[in-house]
Amino acid sequence: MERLSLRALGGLEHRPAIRRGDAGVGILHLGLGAFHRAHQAVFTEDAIAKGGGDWAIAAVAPRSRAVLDPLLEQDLLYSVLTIDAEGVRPRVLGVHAAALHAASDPAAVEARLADPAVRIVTLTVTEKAYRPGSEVLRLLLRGLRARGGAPLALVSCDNLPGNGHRLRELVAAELGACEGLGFPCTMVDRIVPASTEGTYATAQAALGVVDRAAVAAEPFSQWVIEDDFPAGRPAWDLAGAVLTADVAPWERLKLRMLNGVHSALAYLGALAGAPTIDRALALPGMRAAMERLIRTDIAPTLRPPDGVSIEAYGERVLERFANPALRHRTLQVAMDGSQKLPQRLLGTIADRRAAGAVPRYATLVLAAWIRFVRGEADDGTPLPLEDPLADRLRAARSPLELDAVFPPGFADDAELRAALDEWGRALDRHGVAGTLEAL
Ligand SMILES: NC(=O)c1ccc[n+]([C@@H]2O[C@H](COP(=O)([O-])OP(=O)(O)OC[C@H]3O[C@@H](n4cnc5c(N)ncnc54)[C@H](O)[C@@H]3O)[C@@H](O)[C@H]2O)c1
Ligand SMILES: O=P(O)(O)OC[C@@H](O)[C@@H](O)[C@H](O)[C@H](O)CO
Repeated sequence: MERLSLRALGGLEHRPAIRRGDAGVGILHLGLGAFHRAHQAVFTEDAIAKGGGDWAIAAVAPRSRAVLDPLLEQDLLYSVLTIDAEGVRPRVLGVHAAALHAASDPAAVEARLADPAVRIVTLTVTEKAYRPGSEVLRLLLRGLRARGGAPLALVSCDNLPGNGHRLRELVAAELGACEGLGFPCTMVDRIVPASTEGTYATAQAALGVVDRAAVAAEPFSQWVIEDDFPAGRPAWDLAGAVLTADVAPWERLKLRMLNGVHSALAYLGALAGAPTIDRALALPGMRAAMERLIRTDIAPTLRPPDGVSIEAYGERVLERFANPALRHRTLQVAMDGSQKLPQRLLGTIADRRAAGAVPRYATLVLAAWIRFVRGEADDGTPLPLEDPLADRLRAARSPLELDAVFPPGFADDAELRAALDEWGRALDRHGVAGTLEAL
């Protein structure tokens, strides 16, 4: 069957809203993963279609060529498949105007970063890349040095609290003053699992052509952005993004509620042998446990953004996780726990402890992660530990002693340790299934 191209698409039905050449490059994106293709790329294509401007994207694959090569073979076209129980809605995107490979040609990336036509850099490079000396940071700094002060916004779209502040700290530590640079914080939200052969087969059935760069995603999509763009921005607001002066309440709501419950389902589900998030949520007793986690532990730590009901948000989160078409693997969500749990779970526990409470369900999730780190599911199946701190986690007498992960005070908190020990014993004796049943 033919490969995806404008010609192969034929008629108008699946043609992208904009095409290569319609707009000049204004955005350099670092991290050509699944999420970028189904989130920022969609908002940007819609913004250009509605508001115009030279905001096409040059995307950079930092390491692997797994997405880059198929994209280059498809004239930078790919599809986003919006999937749920109702079916599949394909959309072909054409907003990328260039694609680069940083590992083999860093000079090309640096040249783009130095080009004043590039006025925004967006990043989806995973939580673990935000540390001094990381390769993506070094690349960024080399480009910024070569740029010589032309205004630019650097927009982190990773699931980190204060992602813009974090990026600014890392850049400022090397460059000193950040004159002319904006670091807007963002809250990004759309569930986009890693693509599989099944994704490509679905794309082929929906489009009638082969697309080896397709991604599947849920219908929900949200982007809340601080409006701090020294050299302008696409009309993302016309594409449905919320531009605001303060992202913090949105970000905390999303990281603690959506991502916190996602991680809870990932660890409890993986231990119980559930391969995907929807299957984890369907385990007997799991939904009730997640509802209590949301209501009694997470919600009291949140200040909702104007006009948002925390209760309705929580219900929506569980509805989204129940999407049977996403097949988001529990082990994918479970990876890099040491980088994710601080913002997803440990902040909730710390806030509840400061208020004098022992958050029962959040503590169960932490106990599940500690058990997950040991590397064995309830039925004895080995569980992989993909985590940059894997060796330290496995070598530690208690993971609570890792101060790179836990806030000060956790290791000495006798009440917290007692609650964790109790859950640990329950999980050892009864597994996740029995523990949930007894709740
Ligand atoms: N997928 C989602 O549902 C989703 C939703 C919201 C936010 N996010 C954010 O986007 C990030 C990426 O998600 P994804 O689904 O695109 O993952 P992915 O695995 O498809 O892509 C990750 C990208 O980051 C790059 N990368 C990985 N480790 C890196 C490192 N140490 N230094 C530099 N680059 C590195 C990879 O090369 C790849 O381009 C997540 O970590 C999260 O912060 C994802
Ligand atoms: O992408 P990660 O690995 O940081 O986390 C896995 C998921 O929890 C996450 O990607 C969610 O799907 C996403 O944050 C939803 O917006």
